[in-house]
Amino acid sequence: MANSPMKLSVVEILEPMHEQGWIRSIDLALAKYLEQLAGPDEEILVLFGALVSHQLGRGHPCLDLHGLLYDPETTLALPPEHASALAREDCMRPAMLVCLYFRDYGSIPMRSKLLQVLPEDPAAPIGSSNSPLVLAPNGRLYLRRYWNYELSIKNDLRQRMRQQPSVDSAALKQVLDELFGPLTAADEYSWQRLACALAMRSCFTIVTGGPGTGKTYTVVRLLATLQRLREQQQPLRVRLAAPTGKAAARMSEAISTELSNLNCSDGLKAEITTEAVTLHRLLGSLPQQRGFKHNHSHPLAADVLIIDEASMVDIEMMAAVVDALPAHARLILLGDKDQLASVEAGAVLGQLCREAEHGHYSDATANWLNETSEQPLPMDKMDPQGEQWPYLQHTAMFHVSRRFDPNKGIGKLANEVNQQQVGWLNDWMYGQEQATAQQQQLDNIDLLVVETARAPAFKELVLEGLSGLSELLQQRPAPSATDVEFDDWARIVLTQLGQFQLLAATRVGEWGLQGLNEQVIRWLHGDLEHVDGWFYGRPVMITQNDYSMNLRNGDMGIVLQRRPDEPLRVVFWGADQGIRWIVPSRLSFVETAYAMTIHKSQGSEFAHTVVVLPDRDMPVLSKELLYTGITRGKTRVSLVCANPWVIIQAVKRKISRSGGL
Ligand SMILES: Nc1ncnc2c1ncn2[C@@H]1O[C@H](COP(=O)(O)OP(=O)(O)OP(=O)(O)O)[C@@H](O)[C@H]1O
Repeated sequence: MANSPMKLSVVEILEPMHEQGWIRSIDLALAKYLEQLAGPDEEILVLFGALVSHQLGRGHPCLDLHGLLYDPETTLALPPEHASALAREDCMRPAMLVCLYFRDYGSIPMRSKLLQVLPEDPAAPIGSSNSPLVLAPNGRLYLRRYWNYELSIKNDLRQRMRQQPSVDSAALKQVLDELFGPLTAADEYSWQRLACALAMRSCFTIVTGGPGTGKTYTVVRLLATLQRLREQQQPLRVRLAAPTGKAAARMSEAISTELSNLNCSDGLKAEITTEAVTLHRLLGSLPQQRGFKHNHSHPLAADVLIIDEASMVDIEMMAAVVDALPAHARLILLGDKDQLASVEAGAVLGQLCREAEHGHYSDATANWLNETSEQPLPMDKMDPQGEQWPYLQHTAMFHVSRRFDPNKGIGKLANEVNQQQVGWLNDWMYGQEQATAQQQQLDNIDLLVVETARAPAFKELVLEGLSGLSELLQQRPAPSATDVEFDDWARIVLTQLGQFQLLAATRVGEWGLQGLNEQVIRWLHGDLEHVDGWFYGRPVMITQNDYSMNLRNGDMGIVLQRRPDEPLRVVFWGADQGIRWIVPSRLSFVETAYAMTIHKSQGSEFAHTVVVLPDRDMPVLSKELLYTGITRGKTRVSLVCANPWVIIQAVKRKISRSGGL
C-alpha cells in the first residue's frame, strides 16, 4: 500500500490470506493482474478486485459496499470457519483492512474514491486503469463479466414479460375448467389454476413452492393449456431442462407420471414431451470452452422452455439460457425459492421471487386474471404498489404440500424452520425428556443429541440405515450369472442407495463431510485404509460435470464387482433405467458418499435423510441450509447434533445474497 502506515502493498496483505486458505488462488491472481494495470492512485482497485472475486467464490455476483463498510467480517465471511488461531494473527482482519483504507483516503467516502477511478456509468468503457470492475447503483461492485450477465438477464426477462400474447378468455376458462375442474367457493384461490392462467399473460413465468406442492402437476396442465390454445397448427416445441442430471431424470419421471394421470385426449398427451435434459446438454456444452453451441446467433429450436430446480441455476447459466432462447419463446421457471441457492454465483430464482409469499399483485395483474380466467386474487396478496415488484406479477407461489401434512412430521419441521419459528423448535427439541442422549419422535422426524460423532446411538442409527445396502452387497449373484442378471442386481443396489443418506452441514471436522465418511468407513470396515481407495460397496458421488463420461455433478454410483476375476467397476444409472459399469480409473471427480454435503444433495430425495450439524455455531449454518436438508427426506428425517442450540442458531440465520436482479 503505497501510502499506508504499514508500507505493505495490497498483494502483500492478501498473500498470507491466500497461504492460510482464506482467499482463493484466483482472487490473489486477479489482485496481481490488477496491480500491474492500476495507476499510482488506484491501488484501491487491486483490493476491491480481490474482494469482489472472493465474494464470487462465496456465491455473490457482486460485493455489497454498504455491507463491507458496516460489517466487513460478516460481509466477507472472514476469518473463515476453519481459520486457526495462528492464521488469525498472520492475516489482516477485514475490519482492519477497511479501516486502513478509510484512513488512507481520509474523509473521502469509499464510494466516491471508487468513482474517481471507475466510470460513473456502468455501461461506459473501462476507465483509465482498464479495470474490469463496474460500480453499479446502490453500492454494488461487480466484475464486468458478472455485471453483463445480470444486465442481459434483466433485459431479457423484461422483454419477455412485456410480450402479452392475445388470450381468448372463454377458451382459456373452458380449458382450465376441464383440467382443474370448475372453480368452486372452496377452491376460490386455487393457486395451481391461477399459475396456469398467469402463465398465459406473458412469455415469462415462475412457479415456486416447497416439495410436493404440485409444481409438476401444474406444469403438465400448463403444457396442455398451451398446446390447446396455440395459434399455430404445429404443436409448440417444448423443451424441459434441469441443472443436474439427477434433477433432469426426476423431472422426466414426474412429468411422465403426471401425464399418465391427466384426463385428456391421447392426441394432446402425445404433444407433451416428457424428456428432460440437463441445461448443459440443452445448450450444447463445448469441450474446454465456457460458451455453448446455442446462443443468440444459433438459438434453440423451442417455443417453450421449462426449467425445473431453478433455484440451483446460477447467474452465468441463466445468462446463457436467455441468450440461447428465441425472443418469442416462453420461459417457465419451477423451483423452491426457499432452498439454498446455487453454489456458483447468483441466487437467480431467490432474487426474482423474493417476497413471493406476500403476493404483491398489482391491480393490473388482478384485473387481467379476472377478465381472462375469472380467477380472483385474495385481498391479502394484493399490493397497491405491486408494480414495484415486476417479476412477482408473473409468479405463482404454492403453499400447500400434497405430500406432507403441514401439521405433522417432516412438513411441520420444514415449515417451522423455513419460517424461522424458533419457539416451536425449542418446544420440540427440549419439550419432553431433557436427557443428553435422547431421541424424540414426532411422526416421522426425530432428534438425536449425542456428544460425539462416535457415539453408540449415532452408530446404531447409521448402521441400521445402511443395513439394507450391506445385505444387498452380500447377495451378489453367482459368477455364473448372466450380465443381465448382474444388471438387475445393480439396479436394486442403486435403488437401495436412495433409501438412506447422511447429509453434512459442513465439510471439515468430526461432524463434517470428511469426518462422517471416515467414521462410517471405520464402522463398516474397521480401518481407514479404505478412505481414499476404491473398495467394494463404496458409494460415490460425481463432483463435477464430466462430459466425456456423460456424468453430471451430483450423479450417485456405487462400486460393485460382477465376478471375482473381473475388476471393480462403478455402477451408475444410464438412460431409460439402464446400468452403466465404469472402470474407476476413468472417473476424475468423485467423492465417497456415505455422507454428502447438504449443498450437493439439492435436487435429490432420500427415503430416510439424516441431517448432521456441527458441535458449534458457524456462519455457514442457516435456515436455508437446514430447510434444504430436511426437505430431502421422503419418509423420515433425523436431525443429529451435539447441541440443539446450534440448530436454533442456524434457524435464526437467513442467507442474503447480493445481486441486482
Ligand atoms: N390439485 C391436485 N389434485 C390432486 N393431486 C394433486 C394436486 N396437486 C398435486 N397433486 C399430487 O400431489 C403430489 C405432489 O405433486 P407434485 O409432484 O406436482 O409436486 P412438486 O411441487 O412438483 O414436488 P417436488 O418439488 O418434490 O418435485 C403428486 O402426486 C400430485 O399428483
